[in-house]
Amino acid sequence: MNELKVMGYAKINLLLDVISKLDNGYHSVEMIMHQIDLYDNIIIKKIDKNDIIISSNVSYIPTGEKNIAYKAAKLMIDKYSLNCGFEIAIEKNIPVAAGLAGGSTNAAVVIKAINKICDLKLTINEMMNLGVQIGADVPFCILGGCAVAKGIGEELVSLESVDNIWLVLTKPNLSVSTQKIYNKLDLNLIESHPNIDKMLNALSERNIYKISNSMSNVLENVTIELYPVISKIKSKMIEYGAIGSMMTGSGPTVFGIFKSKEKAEKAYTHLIRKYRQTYLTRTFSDNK
Ligand SMILES: C[C@@](CO)(OP(=O)(O)O)[C@H](O)COP(=O)(O)OP(=O)(O)OC[C@H]1O[C@@H](n2ccc(N)nc2=O)[C@H](O)[C@@H]1O
Ligand SMILES: Nc1ncnc2c1ncn2[C@@H]1O[C@H](COP(=O)(O)OP(=O)(O)O)[C@@H](O)[C@H]1O
Repeated sequence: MNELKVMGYAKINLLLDVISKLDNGYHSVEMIMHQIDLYDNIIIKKIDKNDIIISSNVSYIPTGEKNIAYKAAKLMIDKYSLNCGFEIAIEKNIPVAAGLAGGSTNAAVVIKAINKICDLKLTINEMMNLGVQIGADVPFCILGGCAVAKGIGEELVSLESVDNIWLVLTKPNLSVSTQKIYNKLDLNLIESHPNIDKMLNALSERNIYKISNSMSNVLENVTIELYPVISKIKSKMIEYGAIGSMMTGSGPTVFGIFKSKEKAEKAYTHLIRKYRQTYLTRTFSDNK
């Protein structure tokens, strides 16, 4: 096998708490993340030449060594002294710099695909340990499904996923730097920390009302202060029928949770008129 076609799925954060600032500039966090059915298509081909060639259907992501998929392939080649190279074609559907782990999920599938193509026989845990060297969200993207994440995001415990919750996602036309948002967060100004047990309970009951009620993201106010439009989109989600709505990750994408596909479709129809980057999707797991 020299070539693999794979799908790299995005995530949302159902809960995001920041506990402390670490000496290396990162923060220790507590998060609950869930994969969603929004994905990039990636083709990875082994080539004889010791080179990494990235191509994409969009012009707004880097194609050279700054591409996170490039970094993943380079890490695998160096670590396992692979005597080959890779051509990686990325068809982007996940909005970029959106809080959806669009880059991280590309890195995750590259690590998993190279493991298969080169028959490295790495375990999921071994691949997650490699993934964190590229980005804090890469281990979750390797694991998939639904999980509690601690540490900088790499200490993961899988949860029973709650698939098929209907979602509408809206990304306002602006990009957010994750680093900037974490740096702007003042830990002393966090009014109330998310209740993780409440969310774990809601997920175990698979109760979308309780899940919606337990959603909380301490980065939300930081990003909203810079971009108030996020607050407006949250209100619109509720106005158009969402049970609950929140910003994912460092933003700026807002998701709404809906009782049915029909209700989600209705909200989607309204939101897409004003916000071009609006998506109808649902929670999903690629690890079943
Ligand atoms: C906020 C979250 C929530 O899932 O997601 P996104 O909004 O990026 O999707 C993550 O914590 C983002 O993970 P990821 O985007 O992989 O982060 P990285 O590339 O490793 O780091 C980018 C920058 O974010 C900051 N960072 C990231 C993770 C973390 N636990 N603490 C941090 O302080 C650091 O300043 C780092 O330089
Ligand atoms: N393969 C890739 N896909 C998406 N973004 C990438 C990729 N490689 C590098 N990037 C860069 O990474 C940055 C963060 O993108 P992304 O991972 O989509 O953010 P987020 O984790 O907030 O959703 C962007 O500035 C983008 O240009």
